[in-house]
Amino acid sequence: MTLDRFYPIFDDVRWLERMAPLGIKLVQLRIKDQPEPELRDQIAKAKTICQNSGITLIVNDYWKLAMDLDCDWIHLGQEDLDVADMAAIRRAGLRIGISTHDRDELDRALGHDPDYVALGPIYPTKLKKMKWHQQGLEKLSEWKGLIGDIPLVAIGGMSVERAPGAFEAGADIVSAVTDITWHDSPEDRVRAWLDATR
Ligand SMILES: Cc1ncc(COP(=O)(O)OP(=O)(O)O)c(N)n1
Ligand SMILES: Cc1nc(C(=O)O)sc1CCOP(=O)(O)O
Ligand SMILES: [Mg+2]
Repeated sequence: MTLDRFYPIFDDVRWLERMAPLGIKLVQLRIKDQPEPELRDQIAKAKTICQNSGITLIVNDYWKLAMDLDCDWIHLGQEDLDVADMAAIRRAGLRIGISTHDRDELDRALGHDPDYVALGPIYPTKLKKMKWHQQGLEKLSEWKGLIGDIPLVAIGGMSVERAPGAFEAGADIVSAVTDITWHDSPEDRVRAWLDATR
């Protein structure tokens, strides 16, 4: 299965309700700080929307809920890997994307046979505080050389204008949050992303 080259990330299913009709084909639901019933409700709604629109849904962090709700994909960071039951996740048939930021993290990720590897932040990100300032495009090329055919996701400070450089450097997929959600017209921005990546 080939993942779409445009990978928007939203923090609430209401974003997905708005953006699904525009034609996105891949999305991550990255909800933070919500009680479990709310998480469960949002993931279930996202699953229905994605099924009806032919969108691949990737659930961030909540691997148990993703398993319970029979989702297909999860995204895990290094701290998530510390607590995730990888054997159970694989038994459930879930596909997995893993975040990486340095060589040790990449080696650890590759040990889990990931379905994609994310490298970030490629550019400075305003979304969250991170110990890495910016990795740069050269590191994307280095990562692509190391992971070969495993899809490589570029994340962190990505924009429509920066996407071509990331693809040229070796990314297969480009992911973005604030370039869309903080834009004056998020719908227009998603349309621009779709034009730039199709
Ligand atoms: C595509 C993608 N790449 C990286 C991340 C970050 O995951 P993580 O390090 O676990 O941090 P949180 O997003 O959970 O704060 C991601 N979510 N998606
Ligand atoms: C959630 C996340 N993870 C990152 C990583 O490097 O692992 S960067 C990032 C934030 C992405 O948001 P924006 O597109 O607004 O910069
Ligand atoms: Mg996480």
